[in-house]
Amino acid sequence: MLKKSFVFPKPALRPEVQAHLRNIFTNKELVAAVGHEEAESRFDELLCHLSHPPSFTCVRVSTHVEPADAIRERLRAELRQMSCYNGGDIPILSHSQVPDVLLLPVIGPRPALPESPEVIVGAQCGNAVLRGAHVFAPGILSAPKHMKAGDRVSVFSDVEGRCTRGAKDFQGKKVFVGNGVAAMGRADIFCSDEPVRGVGIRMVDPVYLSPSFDDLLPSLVFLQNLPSVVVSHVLGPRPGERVLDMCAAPGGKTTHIGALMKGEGEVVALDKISAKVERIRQNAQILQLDCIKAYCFNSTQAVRTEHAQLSDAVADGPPFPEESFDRVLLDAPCSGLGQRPNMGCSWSLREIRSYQPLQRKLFHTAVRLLKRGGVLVYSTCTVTLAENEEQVAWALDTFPCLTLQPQEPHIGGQGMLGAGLSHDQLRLLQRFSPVREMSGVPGDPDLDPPRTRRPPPGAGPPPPAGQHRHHRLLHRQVRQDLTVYGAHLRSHGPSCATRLI
Ligand SMILES: C[S@@+](CC[C@H](N)C(=O)[O-])C[C@H]1O[C@@H](n2cnc3c(N)ncnc32)[C@H](O)[C@@H]1O
Repeated sequence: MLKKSFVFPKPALRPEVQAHLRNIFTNKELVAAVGHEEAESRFDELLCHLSHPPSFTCVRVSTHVEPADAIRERLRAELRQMSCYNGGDIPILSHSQVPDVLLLPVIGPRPALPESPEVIVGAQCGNAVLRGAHVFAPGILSAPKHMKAGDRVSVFSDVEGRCTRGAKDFQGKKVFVGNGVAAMGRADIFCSDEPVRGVGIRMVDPVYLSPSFDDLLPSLVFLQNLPSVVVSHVLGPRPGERVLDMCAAPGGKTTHIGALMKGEGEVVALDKISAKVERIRQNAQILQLDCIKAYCFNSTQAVRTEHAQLSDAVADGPPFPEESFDRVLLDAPCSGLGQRPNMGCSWSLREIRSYQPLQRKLFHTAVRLLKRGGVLVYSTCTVTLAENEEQVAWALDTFPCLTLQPQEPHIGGQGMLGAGLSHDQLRLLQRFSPVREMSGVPGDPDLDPPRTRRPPPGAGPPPPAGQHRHHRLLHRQVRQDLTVYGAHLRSHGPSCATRLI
């Protein structure tokens, strides 16, 4: 195995987008705290990390169905049978603060070398391959003229989105993601009258090796990044409660919330795209959670008005009266710039900036639907201040009844300087970053010496000296290697008429 290093180029971004991001990460407040050079170098490091996959694959296990240890053993047996591991065992790690996840180290970068012929896949498909997937036929853009099932091929990702579907070759910017064996011929992929489905290339020699979770113990394991799992824990749903997930598809967090409630109570899941709502229903069924009710609905209009009451079409469904829910999750649509790996994004600056107003509209609805004393969690999977810390500052200003509360568990870093939040407020936010501490706020718990660290609530007796260090290192590595995730705001508070606009 090669020494772990950056092997892919930084993500291809439009110049104005790259400049915008650089301005965010070298903002005045941050530079005053850490210095210009340090801020610049952290930003460059962040870009390098973004084009690479995380070092761990994280799966959430269905502890409402079976104990985590039993699921781990079943997973171990399945992985042993995968040809890519040659019958060997790969470690399956637990996380001491998040009991319902298992972590599998990603092996790579491996010394795989491109051979010919070449197959070009879309950037999203290429990203999925780097996280362990095989190539599904709809993701294939270009294949050699005479490619037939059984041929060995090299797979490249079209990082700038320039390759036309059906091309026989491609000279644009491409990144090698591994070698595989064609499961279909070129004609099956491009000349079929029916929409093409199924695996097109089975990866046998990927640059990054992690298991394909396609159809692997579907009712017991759910592929989900650690920060996403943390979100539902922070929301803290309890059996019997009524919880709203406002932007829910495909239902990763919805199903987690249902599992944490042990299937007792009601989880209402909304999404505005009907095909995606079907995915929520399928996932709820696979994970055996019938407390989930999914509706296709625009969440900005989810509060019942006089007019809506008259024309209300769905019994018990949206729109809902004010103060209907004990807890509300706003996992907002966002610019998604924290997803890893991400080798390129063709979005304009205007598109990236378009999310803040939509998130604010959704936030207004969230607050109105929350019961007095209820809990609201706001999360994104992007890195901008505008969609994270600035939203928190705006929300605290706009809704005086909301207060920031500590998060449990808190395993990410703190919020980032630049939105005018105090250090105490930033410490209450959770920003996951693969780079050394991004916040510029002193006192990051991960950087404190072990003896000054407060044990997490509920932690058992301290481990023996050597083990302690080992756990800390694992923690730190896991935290830093994961997908960059935005700030999470947990808000408590009585709802009150004055906050309505
Ligand atoms: C970040 S994704 C949600 C991921 C999901 N929470 C999970 O964990 O699986 C954001 C979702 O918001 C949906 N969305 C965007 N605007 C919306 C709106 N106005 N109302 C409801 N859903 C919306 C998108 O269709 C998308 O599925």
